[in-house]
Amino acid sequence: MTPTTVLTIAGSDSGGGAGIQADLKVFGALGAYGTSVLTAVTAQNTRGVDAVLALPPRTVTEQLEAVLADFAVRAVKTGVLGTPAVADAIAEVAKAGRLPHLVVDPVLVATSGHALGVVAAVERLLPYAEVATPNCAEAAALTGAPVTTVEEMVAAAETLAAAGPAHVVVTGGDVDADGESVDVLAGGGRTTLLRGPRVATRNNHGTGCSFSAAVAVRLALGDPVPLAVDTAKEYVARALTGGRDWKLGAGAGPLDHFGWSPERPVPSARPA
Ligand SMILES: Nc1ncnc2c1ncn2[C@@H]1O[C@H](COP(=O)(O)OP(=O)(O)OP(=O)(O)O)[C@@H](O)[C@H]1O
Ligand SMILES: Cc1ncc(CO)c(N)n1
Repeated sequence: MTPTTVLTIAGSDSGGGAGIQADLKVFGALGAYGTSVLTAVTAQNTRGVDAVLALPPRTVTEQLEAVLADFAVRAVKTGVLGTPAVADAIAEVAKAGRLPHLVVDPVLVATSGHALGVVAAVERLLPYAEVATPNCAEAAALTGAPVTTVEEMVAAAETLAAAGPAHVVVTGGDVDADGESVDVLAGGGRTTLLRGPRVATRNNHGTGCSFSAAVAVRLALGDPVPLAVDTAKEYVARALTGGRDWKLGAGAGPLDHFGWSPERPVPSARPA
C-alpha cells in the first residue's frame, strides 16, 4: 500500500495549532501522506501572533520544485502566502497545471487581529483554485461588501465563485446562526448551505486551516467537491468537540486533530 500524497504551501505556526503544523496533522489523521512548502515563519501561540517573517520567493519555489519532482502530489492546499511575489511564483506553477485539486485558503488576518496576508497576493492565486475557503472577514475583504449574516455569506460566495475559483466555501465559524454553524458552498451554478451544530468552545485555533486541509485530502482521495466539503466540515466539528475542554495554552487552544478524546458526540454536517 502506498499512501496518497497531499501538499500544503503555508506558514509555520510555532504553537502548532494552525498553519503547516495543523495541515500535516489533518493529512495524517485523514490518511494522506503530507508534504510541505513553507512560505513564512510566525512566532505565534494560542494568544496571538508576535512576528511574521516571509520567505523569499526563490526559497518557496525551490521547495515546491523539490516536492513536485519526487512525489505524485494528488492535491494541494495553500494558506499564508507571505507576499504577492510568492503568490505570483505559486500561480505560475498552478497555471502550468502542476497543482492538482488546488484548495486556496485566503488567509488574511489571524483571529487575534494580526495581519498574515494581503488581498493582492491572494487574488493572484484564486483563479486557479478548485475550491477557495474564505471565512467571513476574508470574504468581506475580497468582495468589498460586509459578510456577517448567512444571506451575506450566500451573496459573497456567489460573487467570488463568478470571478475565478470553480467553487467557493464561505465558512461561518464567526457567525452564530441560531446555535448552528453554517457554511455556504457556491459553484457550478449551485449554492448549498452546510449546517452543523455549533460547538461551544474557546479552543478554535486553526479551524480554517484544518477545514481547507481536510477538503484537499478528500479531493485527493477522489471525492467530488460537495462531498469533500461536507466531510471536512464534519471532521472539524469532531476535532472541535474533542478538544473542547483542553488546556493547551492560555488563549484559543488547538483542536483534537487525531480524535484522542474518549467522548466525542459526533455532530453531523448535512446539506440543506
Ligand atoms: N464553534 C464551531 N462549531 C462548529 N463548527 C465550527 C465552529 N467554528 C468553526 N467551525 C467550522 O470550522 C470550519 C472553519 O471555519 P472558520 O470560519 O472558523 O474558519 P477560520 O475563521 O478561517 O478559522 P481560523 O482563522 O481560526 O483558522 C467551518 O466548517 C466552520 O463551520
Ligand atoms: C501560520 C498560520 N497560518 C494560518 C493561520 C490562520 O488561522 C494562522 N493563525 N497561522
